[in-house]
Amino acid sequence: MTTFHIQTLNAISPVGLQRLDRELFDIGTDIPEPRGILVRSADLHSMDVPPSLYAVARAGAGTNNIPVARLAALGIPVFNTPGANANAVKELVIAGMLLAARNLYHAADYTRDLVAEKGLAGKELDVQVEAGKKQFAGFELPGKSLGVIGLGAIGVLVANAAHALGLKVLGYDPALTIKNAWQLSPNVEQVTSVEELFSRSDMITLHVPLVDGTRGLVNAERIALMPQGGVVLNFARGGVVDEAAVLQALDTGHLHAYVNDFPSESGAVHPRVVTLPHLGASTGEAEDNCAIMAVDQLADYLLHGNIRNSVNFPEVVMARTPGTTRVGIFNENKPNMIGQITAVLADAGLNVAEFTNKSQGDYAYTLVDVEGEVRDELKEQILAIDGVIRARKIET
Ligand SMILES: NC(=O)C1=CN([C@@H]2O[C@H](COP(=O)(O)OP(=O)(O)OC[C@H]3O[C@@H](n4cnc5c(N)ncnc54)[C@H](O)[C@@H]3O)[C@@H](O)[C@H]2O)C=CC1
Ligand SMILES: O=C(O)C(=O)COP(=O)(O)O
Repeated sequence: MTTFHIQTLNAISPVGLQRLDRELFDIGTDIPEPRGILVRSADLHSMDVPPSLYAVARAGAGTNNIPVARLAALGIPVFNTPGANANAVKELVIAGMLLAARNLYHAADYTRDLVAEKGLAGKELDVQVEAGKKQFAGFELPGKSLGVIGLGAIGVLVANAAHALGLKVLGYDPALTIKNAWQLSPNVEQVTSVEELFSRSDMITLHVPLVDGTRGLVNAERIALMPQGGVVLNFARGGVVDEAAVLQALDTGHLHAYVNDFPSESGAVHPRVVTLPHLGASTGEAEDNCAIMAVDQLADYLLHGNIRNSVNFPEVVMARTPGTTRVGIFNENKPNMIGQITAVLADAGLNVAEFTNKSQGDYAYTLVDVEGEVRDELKEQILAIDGVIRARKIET
């Protein structure tokens, strides 16, 4: 029986790892020739892709740490776990809004200083507390407007929760899915331009992936559209924000606060910035949920060739046909690929019991269950077809 070697490049919750049958999988940080990689935020861009590698599973949402396009060209699916950590991020965003609205971070610092640095106690402490508190007077959320950019798994939860807290919520997502639209409160107003969102929002929160189209999405021109005293919340990725523009707007007082999850040298020390150490998904619950989903998707792919929640290949899931052998094939998305693949199977005397082919962008993936003996040379014959990238006889 085949043993699949799984390399973990970050701490993956044991609740997920224990789902891997140790008769079929061995798991470790230092595994040579891995078939699968389990990762969170480790940067894989400079990784030499091992020829043994079949798939990468990201226990989390963002895949900007993974060379997704390079792996697609090698026929290596990258999975992520949409929604599995969304509640954790939503809760931190709500906390971030309150941190900013009530100046909590600086207020707590002030109190600590009175005791730890100034050595005050008793009546003296009381006097300074009452004298100093006015500088931290804040604002309440009801009646304020929140603009949510990206209404995916996280953005929808944030929008709905913010509405429940009494905020006027505006949302912007040019590619809103039907599934997410169903989850979105009808009280969230959808706007059709990002500029309109900025000009009508006291606070802006970002829930988009970091890709070319979202890099620097929050820039000086758009910040200038916001009402005076605005707040920007960034729990998406540092690169979505032009941080120099945000810091300048904080210095002039146009922005009141910037709350974010992505430390930088200049941002982390700015007095109007609250920076957390990438804590969005760091709850026990989210870590378990992400690990379970990532592990299950990776195992289903290695054992059965099924692709669920891949960011670089289409969803292809097919029930196993008893008494058949399964073959998985990646190819370029161009005419006559299916014809050539089925012709090779026919020439080899193999009867097709079940067949699925789906394409997405430049690539396509085929799963086929065949009756008859699949000899080793079949793989070579399929690989010899112009445009086929990878082929695998799925042994289990
Ligand atoms: N701070 C943290 O620890 C965490 C950060 N994240 C970040 O949050 C991002 C979003 O996560 P999910 O909501 O789970 O992903 P998702 O894929 O469910 O949602 C992303 C949404 O953004 C939309 N979008 C893409 N480009 C856009 C644009 N230019 N303008 C407006 N909308 C746009 C998409 O249509 C999609 O609906 C992740 O990609 C990751 O970078 C996610 C989890 C934890
Ligand atoms: O899921 C995401 O996109 C995150 O940013 C969470 O990252 P982490 O798994 O906590 O390293």
